[in-house]
Amino acid sequence: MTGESEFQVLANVTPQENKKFGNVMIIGLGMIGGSFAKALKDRGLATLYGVDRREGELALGVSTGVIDYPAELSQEYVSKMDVIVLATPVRAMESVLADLKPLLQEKTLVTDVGSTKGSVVESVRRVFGFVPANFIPGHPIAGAEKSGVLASNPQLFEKHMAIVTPLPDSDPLLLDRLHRIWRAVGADVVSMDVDHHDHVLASSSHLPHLLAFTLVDALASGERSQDIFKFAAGGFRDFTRIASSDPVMWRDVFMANKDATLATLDHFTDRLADMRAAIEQGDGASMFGVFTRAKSARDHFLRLLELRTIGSAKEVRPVSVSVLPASTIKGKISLLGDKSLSHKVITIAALSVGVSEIKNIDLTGDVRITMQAFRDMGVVIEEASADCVRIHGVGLYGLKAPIAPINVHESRESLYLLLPVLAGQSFSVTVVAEGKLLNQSMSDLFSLLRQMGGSVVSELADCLPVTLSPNDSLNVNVDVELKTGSGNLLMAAFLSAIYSPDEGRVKPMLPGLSHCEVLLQRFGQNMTKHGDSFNFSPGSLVGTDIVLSGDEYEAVWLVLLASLLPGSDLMIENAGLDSVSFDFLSFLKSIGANVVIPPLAESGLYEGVLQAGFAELSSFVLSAGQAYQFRDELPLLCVVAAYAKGDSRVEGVGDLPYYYEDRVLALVDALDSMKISCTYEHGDLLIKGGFPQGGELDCAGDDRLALAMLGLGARSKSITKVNDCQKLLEEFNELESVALQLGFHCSVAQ
Ligand SMILES: NC(=O)c1ccc[n+]([C@@H]2O[C@H](COP(=O)([O-])OP(=O)(O)OC[C@H]3O[C@@H](n4cnc5c(N)ncnc54)[C@H](O)[C@@H]3O)[C@@H](O)[C@H]2O)c1
Ligand SMILES: O=C(O)C(=O)CC1(C(=O)O)C=CC(O)C=C1
Repeated sequence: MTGESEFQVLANVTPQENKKFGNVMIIGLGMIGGSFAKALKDRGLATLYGVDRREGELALGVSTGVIDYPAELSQEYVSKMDVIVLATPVRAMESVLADLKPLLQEKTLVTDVGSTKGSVVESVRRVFGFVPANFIPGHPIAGAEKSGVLASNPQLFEKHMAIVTPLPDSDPLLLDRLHRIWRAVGADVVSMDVDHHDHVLASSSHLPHLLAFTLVDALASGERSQDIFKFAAGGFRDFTRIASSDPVMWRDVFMANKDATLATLDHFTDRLADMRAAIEQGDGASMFGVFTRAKSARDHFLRLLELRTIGSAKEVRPVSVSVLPASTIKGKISLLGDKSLSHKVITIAALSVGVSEIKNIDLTGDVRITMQAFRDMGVVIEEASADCVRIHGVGLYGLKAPIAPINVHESRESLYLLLPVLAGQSFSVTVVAEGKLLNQSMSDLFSLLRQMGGSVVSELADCLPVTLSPNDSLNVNVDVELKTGSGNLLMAAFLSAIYSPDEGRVKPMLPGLSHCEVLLQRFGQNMTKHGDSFNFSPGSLVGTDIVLSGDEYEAVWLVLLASLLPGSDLMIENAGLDSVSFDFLSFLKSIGANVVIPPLAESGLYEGVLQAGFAELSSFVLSAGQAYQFRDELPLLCVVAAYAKGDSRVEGVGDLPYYYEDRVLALVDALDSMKISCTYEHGDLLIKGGFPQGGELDCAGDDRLALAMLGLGARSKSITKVNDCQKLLEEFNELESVALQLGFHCSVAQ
């Protein structure tokens, strides 16, 4: 549509060319009005008319190319406008509206950019007696401490938000035009209710301005003011930049948004009083709590902001990883802790009494969601370094009600850990999610929570968002027999059993010891094994220091590479293997792999150095039971089969949950394209070993598939490129450095 006019060409007032948004009049040609005008004019989207009570501004507007023509509030101009934007200070808008009223046409979209919305709507009502359908309020969330037309910046709105606050009677076509015009100058448009807007902005914008103005004024009029300003450095400058903003505009804002500003000011004053008390009483712990929470909240906010401003382009950029054949891997490494373990240890440490220091923790990606949720509920988490945190646990029942719903975004891991913990607290809380976690039934998890006795209410049957509330019968013992081998559900069941008043019981579906039990025991959880079940007795978790072992799946993948590549000699120094990994590596040994598994430690895990070297592997038959046990490792087993001598067979793939079968099907395609004979019939998989060709493969964004495909290319006849590896690099972000250390030739390209 760019370049075509959506509106009629107007006589007299209209210049030569047609423009997409026709004739636009800005009333109040200052910094915001001027920026908006110039943004449209520079893009050739409209013919711009300016009105201002200061003629000088209009002359400057024309001479600096901000507007095309000066104008006035007369029939001649107003009747021919397609869009009119009110950009004066908010309290001046009422008189402008009164002047406009007799001149206005219904077809003209009238909007404003005022920082408050309730007061503007009230002004419209006072002038017109109602809010006309063509008046739709707006507010760009972008600005500066400058004012006047000379401060116009045509890029001001790019990658910023523009809030529109339509009313029930707003004309939908004009609302659509308002959205388009803001998008055209680079803004992201969001709709909001007027009252909500005023409360949110009172906190995010109005209160900070009030504090900055007041601070500067208080210091300037206080003792030693000369020296205070003389020696003020970055901190003072950063905090007070906005005290240079226009006094008229801000006087109007505070007069117009009185109630919401007072509410947020009262909340802030209470918190400031708490801080004063903490300083007076030398209460370092309270100060430390506020400061760490504030720092993490601001860091989190900056990351979100960065994502808004630069992230979108980066996010969609596909990443591929290529592997050169016939390399070898040699050397000693330590791997960063497992992500899933990192989520779990944060949860357990937060619920423990005392401080825990967790080293070798992976703090990237979704782990931050779990961390933020606990911080929102009062847990102090210090980030001592990029892979070390100190968590000041608050005990099983010590969390504080969060002020807003807990958002787990798209993290299933965070959800399964947080919900049972929240269901054990004495406050109500709502948990929301995003993207793929919405519209998915969570009945397995919700039925666990219901066993705990509180109420579990979701709008859509067993889907998120969900509200958990305690009730009188909260003291219920959890007794659950799991029907799936899901690690997330197992941990959720353990956590819910911990909140049992007398004794909780969980019977996992699979025998063997997992990291969940080991971690809980490390933190002093009172649990005993009876047959295949774990019984949990009441007690407290106790903070402890832990060094997390390296990611198991990455360790097993590296063992596979070493097994496939002649001349390899690999040593992983910080392995910590549970019984499934132990069984898997034992299985590899049984088909000829040259692996030394670390010994069984007191913890129940196989801890220490894991070694592997090259060996020719033989073909194998995997029963349906083994296929279920090794369901996570199946993609790696397909790679083993592709290189093994002879025919391998995996039974019962068709009986696995669909996502495991899907991974195998994706590998069947990959094997096919790499000229390895492979058939999948009646749920069983047959693979004839050989030497795969190289090629271009697609892992469909699945990190485990990506690793398997890179394994497939490790010794293939030519280069193998695996596409869609963004998730892989998120989960295994030290892939390139590990490969470099071990001499494995793989490279990442965007
Ligand atoms: N400054 C910001 O960062 C920012 C950000 C978003 C929204 N806003 C809102 O935008 C509006 C304009 O702010 P600004 O920063 O551009 O201020 P500004 O002082 O730069 O511009 C306001 C202009 O309005 C003119 N004006 C005042 N009364 C008038 C009247 N009765 N008739 C015609 N013109 C009149 C002034 O002469 C001035 O040129 C305000 O409502 C403000 O709340 C400001
Ligand atoms: O960046 C600044 O200087 C601003 O003050 C911009 C700011 C804000 O507080 O964020 C100011 C007022 C608004 O209505 C919208 C944006």
